[in-house]
Amino acid sequence: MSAPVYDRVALIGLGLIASSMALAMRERGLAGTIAGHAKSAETRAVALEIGLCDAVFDTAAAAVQGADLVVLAVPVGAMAAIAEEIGPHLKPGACVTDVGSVKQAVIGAVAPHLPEGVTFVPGHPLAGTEHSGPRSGFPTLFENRWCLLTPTERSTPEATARLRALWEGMGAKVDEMDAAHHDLVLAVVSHTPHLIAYTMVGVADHLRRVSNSEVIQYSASGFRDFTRIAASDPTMWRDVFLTNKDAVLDILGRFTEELFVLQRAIRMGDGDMLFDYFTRTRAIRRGIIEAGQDTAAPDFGRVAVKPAGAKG
Ligand SMILES: NC(=O)c1ccc[n+]([C@@H]2O[C@H](COP(=O)([O-])OP(=O)(O)OC[C@H]3O[C@@H](n4cnc5c(N)ncnc54)[C@H](O)[C@@H]3O)[C@@H](O)[C@H]2O)c1
Ligand SMILES: O=C(O)C(=O)C[C@]1(C(=O)O)C=C[C@@H](O)C=C1
Repeated sequence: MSAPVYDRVALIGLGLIASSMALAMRERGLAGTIAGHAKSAETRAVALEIGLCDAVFDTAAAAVQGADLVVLAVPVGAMAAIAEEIGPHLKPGACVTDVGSVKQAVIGAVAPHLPEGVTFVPGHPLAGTEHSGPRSGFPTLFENRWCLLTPTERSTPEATARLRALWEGMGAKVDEMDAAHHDLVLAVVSHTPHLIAYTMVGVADHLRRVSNSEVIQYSASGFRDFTRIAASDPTMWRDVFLTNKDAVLDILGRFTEELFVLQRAIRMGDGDMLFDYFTRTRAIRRGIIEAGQDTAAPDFGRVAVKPAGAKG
């Protein structure tokens, strides 16, 4: 058991990420008390029943009263309305953070609503599953996974260090980066891959000559991985694509160009090209495993992409 990092934590949204945080904080003694709010009465009842929170509240404004740390764990598109609601009720000196998958849009949505004297340290744990809701959490979700913090001018070094201690206490490895770079990196390693998985499962669904039962029966493990990813929460992912539009469209453009190159090689029977290409991609996977990163994010320093709009 560690000493609590915060006396009172308020979790707004009680789904996969918040419930995993609640369980991890409880197991490791990182929070004195945990208050919670979710918009559905059923979710609030489950959170109390399974002991995620010490108290649940019908409104976010009530949940944040007296909290030292407020964690916004709702879909990215819901952050602005929540921030507007809680702003006037935050304790002076409190820290607000979030776990949203996109950072620039969340900063733009939340920061304007926070009063003077309240710090804001945006965050994003690179850990999740295709499941959602208060029963889907587990206390080891963040172990040995990255959590990225993207401090803003509303973050103080003390508030950032304290939040880092909380994530490290939950077993995560913490890194800090600029929000725009975060959004570009995540477009490469998470957002565009999800879109490709959604598309591939959609293609299978549309292919009338291959029945749904065949898709289910003969799913090889590669396609099965796609169906797992494509089962992720529709609200969460709609919001990710709408709010990280520029970076996703940049990476998607590069992806389609690359796909045409491979398509042409197949059409032309260019086996050497395909072999060389697959040899390079295999080396990338092996590099990730050798670096001990197979359960976590790639080395961000090696992401060879340029910001949206840059040449090349
Ligand atoms: N699922 C993942 O793999 C993953 C990983 C890292 C970060 N995230 C991010 O974490 C956040 C939460 O994702 P999750 O997977 O825990 O989602 P989830 O669907 O499991 O939970 C979301 C919770 O927010 C509540 N909610 C939704 N709109 C609300 C509103 N307007 N007011 C109050 N409560 C509201 C829901 O009732 C639910 O309790 C998202 O921003 C997501 O981008 C998700
Ligand atoms: O493992 C999964 O199911 C996930 O999709 C988790 C995943 C990811 O892409 O790695 C999804 C979204 C997040 O914002 C962070 C993590």
